[in-house]
Amino acid sequence: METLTLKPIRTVKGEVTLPGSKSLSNRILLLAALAKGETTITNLLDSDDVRHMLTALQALGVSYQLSGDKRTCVLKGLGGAFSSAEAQTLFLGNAGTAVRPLTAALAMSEGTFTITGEPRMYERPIGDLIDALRQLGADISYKQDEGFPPLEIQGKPLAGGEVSIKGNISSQYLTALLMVAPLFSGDTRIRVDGELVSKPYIDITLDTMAKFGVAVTNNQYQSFDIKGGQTYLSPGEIMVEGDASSASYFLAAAAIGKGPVRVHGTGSASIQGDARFAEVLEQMGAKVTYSDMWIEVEGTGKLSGVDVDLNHIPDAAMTIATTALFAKGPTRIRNIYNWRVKETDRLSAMATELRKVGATVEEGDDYIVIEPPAEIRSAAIDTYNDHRMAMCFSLASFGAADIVINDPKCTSKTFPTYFDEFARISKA
Ligand SMILES: O=C(O)C1=C[C@@H](OP(=O)(O)O)[C@@H](O)[C@H](O)C1
Ligand SMILES: C=C(OP(=O)(O)O)C(=O)O
Repeated sequence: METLTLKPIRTVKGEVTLPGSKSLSNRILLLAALAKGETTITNLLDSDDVRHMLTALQALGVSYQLSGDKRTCVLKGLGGAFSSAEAQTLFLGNAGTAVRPLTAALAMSEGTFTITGEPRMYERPIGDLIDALRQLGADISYKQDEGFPPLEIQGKPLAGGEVSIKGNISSQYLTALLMVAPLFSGDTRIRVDGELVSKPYIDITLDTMAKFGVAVTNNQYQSFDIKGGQTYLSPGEIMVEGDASSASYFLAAAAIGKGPVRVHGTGSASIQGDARFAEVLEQMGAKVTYSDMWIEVEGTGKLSGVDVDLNHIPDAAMTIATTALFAKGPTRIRNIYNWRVKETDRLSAMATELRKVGATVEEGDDYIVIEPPAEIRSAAIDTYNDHRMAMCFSLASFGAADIVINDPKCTSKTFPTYFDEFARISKA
């Protein structure tokens, strides 16, 4: 296994141009494929999750041209659902933003489709989405375990109607249903059954749909009304915002290690919920400045532990867990049950690895409490094939000890060049 040794660093300073948002890249690619007209997508993310979406779209008959740096994509839309005379097997890695929306899109496309992925994807639930699609008449079966991929889909046009969907495990199920509902022949009312987690991701979905010409009536996130028989229309050109989750590591580094660090590509005008991550750093004691499309953080030398509900920013919330190593007093992060069903069981992984560097950690069913150690201990950090575990633990190198990151290349899921960027702004 490859490892990366991070030598102790004292400060970070500089500017970072963020790679494109994973959430926006995969939504825009799918809607551009379903839309009428040609779309030029700029600042597309070049990473594993986006590559899986691109490869799947190509197999489904969508033609596009990628620039040499893979960050510009000119894509010819189909002007409606997919259709495939031959049975297709699509391998989608561990990309939730590809598996969930494509499952919904293929359920209402003509053809026979099999969705496969990495072993971890077969442990990540999808039953709530399948239950909702079946209410609408979709024909989907589980090839292994009930409620999990791999899936077999006998696609066919769907008529829409009334449907309820659970939102307490992942917002991606609702996102998937919302994105395909305009293509149903009739109108659809989606009712959210119980709690809805990760709510800001629904705003990303609705905003992206609006950019492709489709309006949804949002009844306070409890139900959504979508007119049937619509066609998405290409906006012509569309730029992907910088990834606000990826920004969190640099901003937290500035809060710990003085800074200032300015990230470009996300800011107060951003549609991504994770742009609000900096508010938590501010609450911990850092100084934060925003423009529409950049965020700058400066450390004040005083970080305090916080007690926060971070259900709205589950990905960036992980960055608070390692920032907490450098705060005074304990940090409690609450309402994060779904960390357990992401790239790994992140509550368990985070607790285990934080203890290795000396923290005292309480792992609850849906929360974590981190008491910082007097001194960070040198450790080899296991990353569980989870890009965010690797990126979060780069922050542990602000202690006085070497930190070894096992399998650092797992950042390729969303940020292949992360450790180069982190080294570029770091000073011993
Ligand atoms: O819709 C999206 O783009 C995402 C939604 C979130 O998932 P959940 O809704 O499962 O929390 C987030 O963790 C994931 O990285 C991306
Ligand atoms: C949960 C994540 O990914 P996915 O889109 O696969 O759910 C993530 O990027 O942290």
